[in-house]
Amino acid sequence: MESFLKRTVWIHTHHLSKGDEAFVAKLAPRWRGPYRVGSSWRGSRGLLALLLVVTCGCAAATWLYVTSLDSDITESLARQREIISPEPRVYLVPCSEDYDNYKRYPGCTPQKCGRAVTDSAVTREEAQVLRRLAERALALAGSEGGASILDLHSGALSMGKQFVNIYRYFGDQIRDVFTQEDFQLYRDVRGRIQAIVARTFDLDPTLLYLTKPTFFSRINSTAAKTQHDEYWHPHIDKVTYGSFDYTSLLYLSDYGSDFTGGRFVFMDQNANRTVEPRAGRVSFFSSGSENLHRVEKVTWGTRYAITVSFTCDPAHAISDPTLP
Ligand SMILES: O=C(O)CCC(=O)C(=O)O
Ligand SMILES: [Fe+2]
Repeated sequence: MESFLKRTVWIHTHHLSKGDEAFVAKLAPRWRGPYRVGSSWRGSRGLLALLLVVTCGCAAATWLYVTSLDSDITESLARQREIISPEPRVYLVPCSEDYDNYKRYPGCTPQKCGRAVTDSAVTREEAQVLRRLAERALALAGSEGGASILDLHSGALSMGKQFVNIYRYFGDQIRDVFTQEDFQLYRDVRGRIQAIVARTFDLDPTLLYLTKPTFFSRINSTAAKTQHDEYWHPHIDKVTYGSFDYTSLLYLSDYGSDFTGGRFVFMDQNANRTVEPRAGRVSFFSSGSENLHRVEKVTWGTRYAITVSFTCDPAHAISDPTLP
């Protein structure tokens, strides 16, 4: 009895008197049962440990499976934290047949297609100056929904559910918002982007022209009020805008710290390939269906960018904006 008690209920009974021990010994097995931790504990402990190992193993296997599946469908072409410099990171894809439906311009019409990203064409300081310009102009109006635009070429500025012409609407007051230096920077940056697009896709830079729409965008997580606010739909720029042959995007804010969501996504058949916006980052690509894309919905914060578009068709060329 003594040894039985010692083995089974020692923890609970080592303070028991002889009489108590006898009482415990007389307990019906069902009541004694729970006290028999000592003898069955070793067995249950083993079982528990086994269960734990199996559970952890299953969880790890599931996690590995899900992440491997995920990386199959989404991969990053450029993370916000990396600096792609001095050469652009180029990712070539075969050209679609879209360009066959348009007049061909040798030395410009895409023969080499794909995407590229560079952080060395525009500095972060320049991006900040351009972002402030966009902030000032869009503070004058802006869309009721989550996506506003400012087009310095046509003067279009989102206001409520529609657009106004910033130059007409604000007249001379616009000179309090923009300076000659702002416009000079915009032209400089556009020229640098054009040169890098031409170099990357083996084009004659003089045969590539700026086209419309070329505009600033400001996106936040406010719900869309009109179709103009629905920036997230997958699209092909050549189909949407016709004149585009090369699209470039200059980002003016940082994914992850200025906003969340809002990554650019190339929607390839076998994978989604994202570009994470970074202030000063230029992402550019041939505009046909080889580059079907979308922008993820912005979930928090404000995302600023400039869409700078190029055409090979001189009839669709536009000139740089000037301060009236
Ligand atoms: O802002 C972006 O990242 C992309 C915008 C876009 O797809 C477009 O302007 O056509
Ligand atoms: Fe687009």
